[in-house]
Amino acid sequence: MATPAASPLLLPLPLPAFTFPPRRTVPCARRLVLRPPRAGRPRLRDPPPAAPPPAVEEAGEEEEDDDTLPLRLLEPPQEDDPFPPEMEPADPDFYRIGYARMMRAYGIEFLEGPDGMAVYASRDVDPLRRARVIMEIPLELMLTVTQKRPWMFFPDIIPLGHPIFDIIESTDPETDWDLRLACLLLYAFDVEDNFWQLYGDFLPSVDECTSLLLAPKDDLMELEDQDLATKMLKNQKRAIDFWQKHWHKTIPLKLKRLAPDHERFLWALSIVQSRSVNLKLRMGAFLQDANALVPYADMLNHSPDANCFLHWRFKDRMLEVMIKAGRAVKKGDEMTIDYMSGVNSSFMERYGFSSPTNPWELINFSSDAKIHLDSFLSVFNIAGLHDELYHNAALTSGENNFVDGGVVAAARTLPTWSEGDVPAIPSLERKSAQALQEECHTMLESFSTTIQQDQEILDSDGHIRRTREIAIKYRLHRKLLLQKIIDALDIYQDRILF
Ligand SMILES: C[S@@+](CC[C@H](N)C(=O)[O-])C[C@H]1O[C@@H](n2cnc3c(N)ncnc32)[C@H](O)[C@@H]1O
Repeated sequence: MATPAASPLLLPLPLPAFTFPPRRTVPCARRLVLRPPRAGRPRLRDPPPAAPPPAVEEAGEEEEDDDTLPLRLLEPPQEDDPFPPEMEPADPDFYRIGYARMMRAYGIEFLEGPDGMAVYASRDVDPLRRARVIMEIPLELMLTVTQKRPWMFFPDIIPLGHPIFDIIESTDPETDWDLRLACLLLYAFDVEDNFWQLYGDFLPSVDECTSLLLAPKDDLMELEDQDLATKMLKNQKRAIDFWQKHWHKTIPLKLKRLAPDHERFLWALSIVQSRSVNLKLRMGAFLQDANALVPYADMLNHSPDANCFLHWRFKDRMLEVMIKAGRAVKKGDEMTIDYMSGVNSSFMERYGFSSPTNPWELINFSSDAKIHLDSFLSVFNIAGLHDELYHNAALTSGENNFVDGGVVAAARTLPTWSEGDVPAIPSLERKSAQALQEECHTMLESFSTTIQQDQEILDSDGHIRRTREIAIKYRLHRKLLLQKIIDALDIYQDRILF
């Protein structure tokens, strides 16, 4: 179906709704097969028994995806070819239009880890000069909504006249991308044989989801961050108001069953916010920003030092997950991408996690004390400009792993000075370092619990709600960073003379 506002995104021909034609086996492609759901959250691992180890492809090659071509194009012409020699086969791209494809994965496994489902290397990968593909996900498996008018979504699964269409249409494409994608996701779950009906079994349930959209007020208070708690209460209210406005009592059953209660809508919104990516899609002559839920790639966890990145292949509308050039990967390593460079509260707001070693975390110091930036950096063998600071581990001899993202965050967030070649005066530097340590201690004391008490709560055997756990971890991570800064300033004072 096609209405002016809901025409199929990108594809000139309508796709069959996820009917996958029989494909020839590609020896290097290892396919992941969705298993029927088991009790609890199922795992995605399913290595086909007879598949030889996949050869990792090099990125950037626009190789023929011969898997999608009809056999005729791949075979030498036959003697009794009925076509006269002046006739030429059509461009291979012709056959790709609207072809329903599956995802492919190379040299990876999907496993349940400490941070939920995650992607791990199933073999060693030597560092290469070019990036390597580990996953390919075709557009037709994604749920996608464009950000600008005339807005479009893909796949075009909503029948003309369905009330969910009007609900999506009533939102602002530029600001309400998450509400719109949540509606599309809920609708996709309800469409028989839709890919997302199966994939939904592998998404975190309400109890497993870390999003603070699902946190009761008591859990938000555990954050001990009034700004973040207020923001999350506002975000919850926005979602509940939206649900109440559109899922009122007298709506037709086909709409009501998509989100019978507001918790279901909050869950769908949590999934969308914590798992979608921004894509730039080519729409005829111009580029369109779109938000997309990309299955399988959404199992990648975040790391500020990620070994992988996402790449959109315009030509055949395929999202690739690639290992960065020059990165060695060992079997069992987690494959990660960098979601964004942000402070812990931003990660909490959208994804529901924080880290004590987030190199972008900020502490607001009010003291006038400042330490000498270059001296501090050289004590810890940190180099680079403010936005690209990195630890040169090769210069650090026999010295445990003290320098981590927390020390990089300290270098960014501590008040510092630097005036050309003017050297630091050790006695003044020590005084400043001590003043800053004092302030860290004061901030630590302002929390209602200590580091040890938080750790005891998290280690206790009793069942702890997921959102309470991540709220306690958030305040703990802030305290651990403050402690790390205190320790780093101790080391700085010891070494400033040498
Ligand atoms: C895109 S999903 C990644 C797959 C997810 N682990 C799962 O179980 O399906 C994002 C979610 O993964 C978790 N996550 C990702 N990176 C993380 C990290 N570095 N630390 C803790 N949790 C993380 C958070 O729950 C986040 O909302």
